[in-house]
Amino acid sequence: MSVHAALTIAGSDSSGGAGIQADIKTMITNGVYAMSAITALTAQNTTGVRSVMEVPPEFLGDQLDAVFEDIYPEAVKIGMVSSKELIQVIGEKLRFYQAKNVVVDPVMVASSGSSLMKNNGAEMMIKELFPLASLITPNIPEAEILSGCEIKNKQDMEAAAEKLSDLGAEAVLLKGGHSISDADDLLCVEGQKIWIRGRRIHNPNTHGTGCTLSSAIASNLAKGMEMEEAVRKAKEYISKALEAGLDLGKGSGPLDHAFYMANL
Ligand SMILES: Nc1ncnc2c1ncn2[C@@H]1O[C@H](COP(=O)(O)OP(=O)(O)O)[C@@H](O)[C@H]1O
Ligand SMILES: Cc1ncc(COP(=O)(O)OP(=O)(O)O)c(N)n1
Repeated sequence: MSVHAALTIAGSDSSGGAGIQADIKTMITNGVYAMSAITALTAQNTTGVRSVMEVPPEFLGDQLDAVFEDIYPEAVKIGMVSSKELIQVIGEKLRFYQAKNVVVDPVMVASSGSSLMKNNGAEMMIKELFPLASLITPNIPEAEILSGCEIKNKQDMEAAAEKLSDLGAEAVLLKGGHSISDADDLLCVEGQKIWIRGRRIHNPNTHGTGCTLSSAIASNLAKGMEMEEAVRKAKEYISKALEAGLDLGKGSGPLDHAFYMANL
């Protein structure tokens, strides 16, 4: 049996709903072997982020060397990277190891409102990581910052996605979770704009949706899917994990990655 491996480079979420923990759960349930390089520890739960402790950049570099020199990942997902120095190390290492299928989720602010990226991080991310990316997956507030466009409707999403397509990544997925209507995401790939439709699910527990979606896409790319199929399958996964209706914690709770077990 062939085993496909994927790597997540992201922050740890002590409550297990987002970050490294969400990524690993997603990769396992999507059938790939999961590895991690941790950029920061966060003390957070479903109500918010209390504090953040970044790892030293050299140590992030050591983690990446240890992974790439031994089990070469077929896809890499990048999530929370809070400082320019950490972004720089990731850029250097991914170029050195010629990483493939790189999915960059440009995490800036948690849904609870806490900042997860320091000043100028966005500029550095555009310069260092977007040119290495097979896909970037901003949500609407992140896309507004990165494109400079205000997004109020689907036409605005299309205009912003066009601008984001010029920032160096091979493809862009502008996520519609923060829109007021349906949860439709817009994929721009190979000069095409493809709407990935999604019914809005009335579940207030959406902690970690972005992490989960990007990890599911990375898993699908690791398994050899083309970009559109990888995104469509990941969208199905996130919809099922939301529909399962897990309700944990006092705030916006985590998704149910064990939904498929209900039918076993
Ligand atoms: N209430 C919802 N119903 C259905 N899909 C949702 C809902 N909220 C988010 N999503 C989906 O989850 C994924 C992550 O989107 P989003 O919440 O915008 O990202 P982030 O977590 O980075 O803010 C997208 O595919 C989005 O359409
Ligand atoms: C450690 C860590 N990384 C990322 C996030 C943000 O997660 P995201 O999937 O974008 O979802 P929300 O929690 O913002 O809905 C995080 N909170 N912590």
